Amino acid sequence: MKKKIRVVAAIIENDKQDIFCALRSQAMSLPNMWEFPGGKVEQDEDIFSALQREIQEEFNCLIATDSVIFTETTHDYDSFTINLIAIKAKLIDQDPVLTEHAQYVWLQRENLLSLNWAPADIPIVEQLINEKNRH
Ligand SMILES: Nc1nc2c([nH]c(=O)n2[C@H]2C[C@H](O)[C@@H](COP(=O)(O)OP(=O)(O)OP(=O)(O)O)O2)c(=O)[nH]1
Repeated sequence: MKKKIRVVAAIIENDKQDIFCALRSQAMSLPNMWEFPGGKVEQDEDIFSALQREIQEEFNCLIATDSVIFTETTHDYDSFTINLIAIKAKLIDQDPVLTEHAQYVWLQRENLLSLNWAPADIPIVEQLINEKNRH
């Protein structure tokens, strides 16, 4: 059976309703693909603490997370299956600093599909775009 991993990802939105998108570097798995930053949930760790820890490690900044899951998807890659849990968040104070990723951009929802997203993220991107259309 394929390995199953549980990953949390932050949908960070600023005051202009731009969404934070991060580009995985050459050195990372799924290189040169865009993602909502985050990482694997460790054993005995809750998803919200895992997300705060990952953003601190990857961008040197603190986030405040929603207390509910925005959406959750499962995707089959060739070598593993991912359970991807997306949670909305806001930056607290500091600007993000790149420590692992190649780049980041803030994009309006309608421009999100211009990026080359990790395949598991596509349903999340679509849900974000549809969410905006409802208002
Ligand atoms: N963080 C994140 N990972 C994603 C997303 N979409 C997606 O397919 N992935 C994949 C890429 C990786 O294979 C895996 C997450 O692993 P990672 O390498 O970022 O997490 P980590 O920091 O805990 O990993 P590691 O240090 O143990 O290698 O999930 C996403 O939106 N955010």
